[in-house]
Amino acid sequence: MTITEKILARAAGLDRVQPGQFLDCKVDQVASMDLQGKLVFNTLDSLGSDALFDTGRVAFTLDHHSPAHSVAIADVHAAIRKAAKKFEVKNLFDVGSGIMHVVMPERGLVLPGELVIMNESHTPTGGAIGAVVIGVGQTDAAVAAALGEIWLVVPATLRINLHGALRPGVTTKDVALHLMKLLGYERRAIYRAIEIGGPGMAGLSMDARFTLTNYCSDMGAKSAIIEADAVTLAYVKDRAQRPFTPVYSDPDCRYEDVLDVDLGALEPLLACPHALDNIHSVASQAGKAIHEAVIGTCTNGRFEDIAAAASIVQGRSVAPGVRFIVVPSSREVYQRAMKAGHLATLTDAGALVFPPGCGPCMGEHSGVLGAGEVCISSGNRNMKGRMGSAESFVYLGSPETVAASALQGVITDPRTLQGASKELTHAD
Ligand SMILES: CC(C)[C@H](C(=O)O)[C@@H](O)C(=O)O
Ligand code: SF4
Repeated sequence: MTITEKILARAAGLDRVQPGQFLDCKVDQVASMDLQGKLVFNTLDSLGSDALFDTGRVAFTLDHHSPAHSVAIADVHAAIRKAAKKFEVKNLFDVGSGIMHVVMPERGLVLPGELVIMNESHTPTGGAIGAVVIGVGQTDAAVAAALGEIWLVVPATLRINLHGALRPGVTTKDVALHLMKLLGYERRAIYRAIEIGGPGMAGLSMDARFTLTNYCSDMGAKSAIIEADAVTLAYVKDRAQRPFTPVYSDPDCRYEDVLDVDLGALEPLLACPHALDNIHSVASQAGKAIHEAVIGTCTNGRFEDIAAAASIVQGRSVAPGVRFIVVPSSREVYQRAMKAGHLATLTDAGALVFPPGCGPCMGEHSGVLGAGEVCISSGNRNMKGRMGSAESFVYLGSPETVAASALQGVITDPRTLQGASKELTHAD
């Protein structure tokens, strides 16, 4: 069996499972957030459920609209706080804590070998820990929160082998964009478990790995997973909230599909308006004027992303007429970036640093785009109107590409910035 099949078999109490099989699984953790969280509590009420299966294993984050930007949202947050108290939720990550997909692994609530259910589409992100982490709607999330169980169909596994090493100025965001181009939006990866590994994985940090798994959801995958190795175990060592057992694919397991990627052959890429799989090289788009540049989101708002942006910005200024918005993805990320001096470097250059959370990713606050405006973001979605006006344009790239573009006021390949080569440390 693959790692995904083994984790699901264990969760279902079976020795063997195979793709297509329906299972009733016991979950190790459930999480929901913001508006969805309120719907989970509403669903619990409508089911007549007045207790969680385990008050320590159902978490909530207030991240999408954080802090509240309207009376309606403030009321939603208040309702969640009240319900969390009633249900004795032990982990309510309130405004300022950060994005669910970043906070849950950081707080040791997603661990190798586990089955975790979360209530947002980018849930596969947590699979970088070596867990099966699956996104569901509020009804499934509510039932899982009440009963500690969920039904699932075992997905077939698509294996991606990474070879070689990234060149300076190229990051796992560029790998994710390359995979998006290969796999296509909602085609080859639909309802697949994407298992990413190979010799190229060893050189990648946890921050870099989370970017890879994050992107798999928008390829249509059910889950994404990276087997735990020394890098993973060092990350979870002082965070784990409970014992865990890492799981690995059997050497003779069956993959439905295998894809090989030569990391050394990749260049900085962009998803261009208005589709996630409209992928082009940054070089081919260079020179297009931008109005806003965003570093943040559950894709690329982690410490190394902010550090990479700061190292590019060092001593330079944001171009006139550009809003450069930086949104650390969690309080831990914010504090590390602050203590390392990166936030000072960025604000000295003219950047705005916002509180941890989703920021302007969904186009509702903290940098909404007007008609005709162009944004380059380190996020993961660029559909028409995603970040504001239906007449605005969103390009998605690596933090390095976003930072270089913010400085130049036009889309810029980070490798072309004067003196950039010694500063492009992200891929090291
Ligand atoms: C609000 C939420 C349901 C949504 C999602 O699940 O994708 C959001 O996080 C997004 O990125 O568009
Ligand atoms: S950062 Fe963006 S993509 Fe991620 S959970 Fe928040 S709104 Fe969704």
